[in-house]
Amino acid sequence: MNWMVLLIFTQIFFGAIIGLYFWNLLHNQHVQRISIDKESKKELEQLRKMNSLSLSEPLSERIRPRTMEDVIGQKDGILGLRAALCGANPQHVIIYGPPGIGKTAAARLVLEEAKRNPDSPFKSSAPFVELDGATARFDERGIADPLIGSVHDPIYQGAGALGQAGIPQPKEGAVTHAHGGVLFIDEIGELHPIQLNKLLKVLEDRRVFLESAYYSEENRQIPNYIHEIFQKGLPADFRLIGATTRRPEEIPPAIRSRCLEIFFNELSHPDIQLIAKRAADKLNLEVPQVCLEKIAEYAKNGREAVNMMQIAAGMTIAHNEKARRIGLAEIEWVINASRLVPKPNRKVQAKPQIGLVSGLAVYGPGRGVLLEVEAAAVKSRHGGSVTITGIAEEETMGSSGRSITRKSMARGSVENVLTVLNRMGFSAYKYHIHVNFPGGALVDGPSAGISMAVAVCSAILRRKVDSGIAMTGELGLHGQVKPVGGVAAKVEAAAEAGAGRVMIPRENMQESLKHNEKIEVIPVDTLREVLELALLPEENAGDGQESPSFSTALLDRSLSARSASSRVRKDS
Ligand SMILES: Nc1ncnc2c1ncn2[C@@H]1O[C@H](COP(=O)(O)OP(=O)(O)OP(=O)(O)O)[C@@H](O)[C@H]1O
Repeated sequence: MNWMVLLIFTQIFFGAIIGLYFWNLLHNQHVQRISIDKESKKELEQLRKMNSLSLSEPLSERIRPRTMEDVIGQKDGILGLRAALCGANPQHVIIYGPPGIGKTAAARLVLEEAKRNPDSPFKSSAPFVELDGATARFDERGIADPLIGSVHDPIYQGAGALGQAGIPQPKEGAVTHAHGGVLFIDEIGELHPIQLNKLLKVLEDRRVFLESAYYSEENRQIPNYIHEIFQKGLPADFRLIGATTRRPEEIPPAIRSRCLEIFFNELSHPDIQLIAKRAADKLNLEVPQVCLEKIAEYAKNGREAVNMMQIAAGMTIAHNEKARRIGLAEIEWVINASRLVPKPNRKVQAKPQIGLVSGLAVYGPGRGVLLEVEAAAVKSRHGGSVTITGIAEEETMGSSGRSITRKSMARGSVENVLTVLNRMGFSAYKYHIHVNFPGGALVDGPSAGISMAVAVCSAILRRKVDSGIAMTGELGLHGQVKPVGGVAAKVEAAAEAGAGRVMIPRENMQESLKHNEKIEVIPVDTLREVLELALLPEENAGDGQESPSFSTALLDRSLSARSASSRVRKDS
């Protein structure tokens, strides 16, 4: 009997303990729930409060281009974007150009424009997904990849019910979100090389395949949609628009070869003035032309012009709330307060000079610039020498992850030029020749060939160079002018620098250059033609170490010798 009582007592005791345990568990859960609800209510209230508060829209947003026509100074770039994306067969695109010149603005608008074409495969609901290549850094463990997508493996904390059941969960990335539309990757050149390679695979397959060590085809617990994703991939059929401030050669060739490459120009002074004027109009402020010119002198791009105008407007209103006109004093205050330096605005020389030539170069992603070449020549009884100054011999581009080093070939090009001049009878080897590139830019070398030759000839002959003519072209050992890159940008730069004529290699001549209204484009084949056009007649010569008659005779002799030999070659 006693043992029965003991058994019942033990059962009641353990029953009470288990009951207490579960009661405690439920109680804790209840308390936890209440505190989570309380916390959530507090945070939600805070979030609503924050959402209801907003400052005025930044001016840069207010004047953000709303249509393609609002994008200023990028006629060719816009044309290229439209051709690539607004037709029946849209293509991937990379837009090159310096910061703040409208690349993002144009990219954001082009899809809307494409949708208006009834033949376009983009539906009205086609998404535009934007990703910043500089912040979407590569995660080696693949836990989170905002670009390609990732798999949440069940080992990770918080993997939820599926995770607890040992099921890997695929998470879509930007490539899938952009399915059927456009994926815009700003600063695409900053993506990790592995990300770029993965992106290439997606462009190829138009699907994205995810992997997980936790996935098994045999696992019947895994839902069907996850089986389908692992076996057939996620859809990722989109058109890519990449924008970068890097040069084309810094972007992997594999991605470049799949994209149409479009170049946006640095904005000209009138373009920047127009952007600044629009900004002032948005603020309902008058702005005199002199202020716009000042802004254009300092602002390197559209964004800087808008920012300068915004600060100047703030200053104006701070001084006098009713003021409706921005003055030069405010613009100058912005320039001084922001420690801005004026942009180099290289112009051709006003007067012809001996040994000074307006060459042309390209820097950055396709921006042409005037490149002055200076030469001096002093005759020596004991044999000549060559000195080259002002060149950056080597330039490293890109970040430590992916950098390339370019070496200047200027030194070799000068040797080339001297060989040609010696062959033409200029006896360059008898002179101490000094070639200088003021400004210390990286001079590729070959494309400055004819500029260097003209500068050295001018220095030897003491004949002035026509200051209204700019030139670009590689010089062959036999005096032929060979084609070079970036000619359109160089012609543009020559016109901007105030040159009336520009000489380019005949092989670079294009139909569009023939009809350039701003500058006369002259195609040339030989150094002889170049010298005839660039060196001014004798009466303009300065006082020189060689007598004018000597120099004229020498040039004429060498030119006629060249033409005679070329005639012989042609005849034979
Ligand atoms: N060509 C332009 N036409 C009109 N507005 C421009 C132009 N370029 C820049 N802006 C102004 O500057 C702002 C920034 O331009 P945007 O973001 O398009 O430049 P971006 O070339 O993409 O620069 P980043 O490489 O730094 O992203 C725009 O919102 C606009 O107000």
